[in-house]
Amino acid sequence: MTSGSNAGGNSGARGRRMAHKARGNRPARPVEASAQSDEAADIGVEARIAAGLLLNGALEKRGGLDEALSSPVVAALPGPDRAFARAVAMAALRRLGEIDQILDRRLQKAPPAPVRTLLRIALAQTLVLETPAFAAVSTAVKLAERDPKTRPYKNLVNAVLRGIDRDGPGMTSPTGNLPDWIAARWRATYGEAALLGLALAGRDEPPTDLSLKPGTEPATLAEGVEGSVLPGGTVRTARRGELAGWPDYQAGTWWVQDAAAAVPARLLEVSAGQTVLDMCAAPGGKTLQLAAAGASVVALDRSEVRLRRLRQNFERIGLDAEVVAIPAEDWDDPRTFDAVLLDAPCTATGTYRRNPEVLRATKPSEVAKLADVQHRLLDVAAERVKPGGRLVYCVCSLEREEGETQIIAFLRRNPAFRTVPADPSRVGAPAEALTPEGWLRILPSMWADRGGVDGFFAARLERV
Ligand SMILES: C[S@@+](CC[C@H](N)C(=O)[O-])C[C@H]1O[C@@H](n2cnc3c(N)ncnc32)[C@H](O)[C@@H]1O
Repeated sequence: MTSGSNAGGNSGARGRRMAHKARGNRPARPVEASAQSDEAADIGVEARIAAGLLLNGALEKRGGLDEALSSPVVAALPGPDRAFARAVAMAALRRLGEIDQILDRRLQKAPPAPVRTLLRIALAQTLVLETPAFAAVSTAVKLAERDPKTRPYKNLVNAVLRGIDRDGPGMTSPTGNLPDWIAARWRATYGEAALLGLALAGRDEPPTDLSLKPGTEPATLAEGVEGSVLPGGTVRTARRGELAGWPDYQAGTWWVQDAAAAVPARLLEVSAGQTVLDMCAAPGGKTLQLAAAGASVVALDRSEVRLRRLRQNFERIGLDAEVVAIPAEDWDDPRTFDAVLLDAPCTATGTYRRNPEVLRATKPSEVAKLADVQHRLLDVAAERVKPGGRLVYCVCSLEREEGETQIIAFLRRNPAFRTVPADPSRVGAPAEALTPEGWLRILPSMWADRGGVDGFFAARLERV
């Protein structure tokens, strides 16, 4: 399907603005001749090199972005330059398909990979981050000059980028931003129209969502961060930058958690004094919700490193939980619980708004591999539920094998359990997320007018 790169919601308006700018609202200027452009370019050359490293790291493998972030070239940059490099790489990842469509129309044959990287980085700046074209082009040409592999292509880089600036980017298809195998899967699962919505949901950096400790007034915090209150009480803001400088950060009255990620713990409906097992707890966003509701929480996770973040979060927020670093299946403890939350390890394909690298990092074979792990953990979770107790299973994946299919198979294996249908309005989920079975299938394209949500599947079960 082909549609304007400008289609859809806020991102569309922004895209239109950028495309218009790129077409040259202002008089054409000799790109390399301006003193101003030279200065801008000098400041940013190292940051742009870092952006290329981050982009390629993310495209290479799972964890590649983190590896590149801690590489000497990136780590040595001053904080603002590192943040800029990251923002450029993220913008390029979010719109990679569209950027390549624009480039491929200009290129008679595929350029060497380092040249394509330069071009991708430059377009991410001009088309997404609104960097003036003269600065982005000038830096790209300087970068091309620095490396013997790209030097022969210096004039090509200049001509391609100036041509796009002069003529505009042209029409692009946002679904091209999704890897082919993901697009094919989501088309088969959710349909063609939904696929476009899913692609549009990933084009721009999402807002930041905050979950609140009970006793904190959402409207007051929303005013402090110039945000709004979503159904369910999550505060949403377009604010960026160091969280430590945000209102009441030190007071520990809120933590960052996507609005959809806050739904599963609400679905568990725990009350003060109840015992709860959070089986895959780190870094602890949902554990905080459960503890904040007054429950007595045991938090398990196999990763000690991730649990360190959970402990830091609990300290800042001033809450308490029993924390055990162990694979849940090895936990040799006789206790059963009023409620169990299984936020299972998954492909995380629903989180591509915030982590665009996830779609590139996930390989098709991982879906089946993780489905096996989820199957096993669900059976372990079931054994921990008291008679009459509740079990919420959730994953931030859009793959049916990790969501609906797991619960269908689990209910067949465990006749002692049944679904307790969710009420989206009680748990702050979009109404259209409710499935005929009473589960929640939250898609990133939902609440598009509010800035979208992460993709989640959640089901509430009860041991009868
Ligand atoms: C989706 S994340 C959990 C996110 C967390 N619930 C939150 O809201 O912040 C999945 C977690 O499962 C953990 N994990 C994976 N296999 C596990 C196992 N067998 N037992 C316990 N934890 C496991 C991972 O270390 C990871 O932290």
